[in-house]
Amino acid sequence: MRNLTMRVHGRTLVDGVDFSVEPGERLCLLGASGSGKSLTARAVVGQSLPGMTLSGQVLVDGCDVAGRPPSRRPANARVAMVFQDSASALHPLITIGSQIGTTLRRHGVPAATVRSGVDDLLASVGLDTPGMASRVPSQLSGGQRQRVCIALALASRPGVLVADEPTTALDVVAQATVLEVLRQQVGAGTALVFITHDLAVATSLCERAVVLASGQVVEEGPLPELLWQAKHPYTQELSAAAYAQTLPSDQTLPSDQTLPSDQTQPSSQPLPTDQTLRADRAAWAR
Ligand SMILES: Nc1ncnc2c1ncn2[C@@H]1O[C@H](COP(=O)(O)OP(=O)(O)OP(=O)(O)O)[C@@H](O)[C@H]1O
Repeated sequence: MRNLTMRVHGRTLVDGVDFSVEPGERLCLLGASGSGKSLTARAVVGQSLPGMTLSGQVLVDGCDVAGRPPSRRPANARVAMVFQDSASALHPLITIGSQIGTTLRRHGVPAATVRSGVDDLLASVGLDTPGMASRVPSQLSGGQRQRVCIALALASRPGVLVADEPTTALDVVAQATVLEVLRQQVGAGTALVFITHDLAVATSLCERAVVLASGQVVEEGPLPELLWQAKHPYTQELSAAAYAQTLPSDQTLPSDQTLPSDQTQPSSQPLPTDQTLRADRAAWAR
């Protein structure tokens, strides 16, 4: 993404965003609510908004697809998206096998191999129970539906897979399964752009993060190092909050404390020294 700027009715919501993701890499977009993560994701996928103007470049395999909907993009510049709400991302009345099959056909898979292609994709996301392809979305759990969405996204063999908080609505067990599917399936040339507020998810899945604030990239770097060497106040806050959650309940961080550089001693309970805190945080981040 080069200097991507998005304005809606004259208001700048994404402001000169610049980042890149390599084939096989898992990149996380972090940022507070309203920082522009979803709009940035929309630009990658080519979804427009009423009243939106866009400038800058979205380069997929060297091809600028900024402002071009998926149907007007060349085959080597395919991007697919997985949304938070799997229920509304799938057609409620069509079997999941048929939905995946349609996507395969649309992307040039010969009719004779569509059936096995559907079975392979469902198996790749751990849904190889007999009869699974004939179910409609309401006959699946939330986690299973999200895995169908991933299979559907992979059916178009995307160069980039954008996942916008795909695990937020799931319980921890379903979350872990979906993350494992993404970890295994994104590779072989696909780049993942994963949007989340959840640091544990980000550090367990992604190798690098880009932090957005007010529509701008404020920090980027490898995970988990970015979190314990955070420079921007938002990243520091996020890191400190997540770290505080790992402390015993009687050992919370003082309100005036910003990690990692300016620890102060709380009045009641002594905190670890700067050195041990850093070591703890490094261990926590790992
Ligand atoms: N359709 C729209 N019209 C006008 N403004 C919008 C529209 N969609 C989003 N915005 C504004 O753009 C900014 C960025 O929104 P965006 O949805 O990208 O945030 P986000 O970082 O994804 O937040 P969250 O984590 O809460 O989903 C916000 O100020 C939001 O109010």
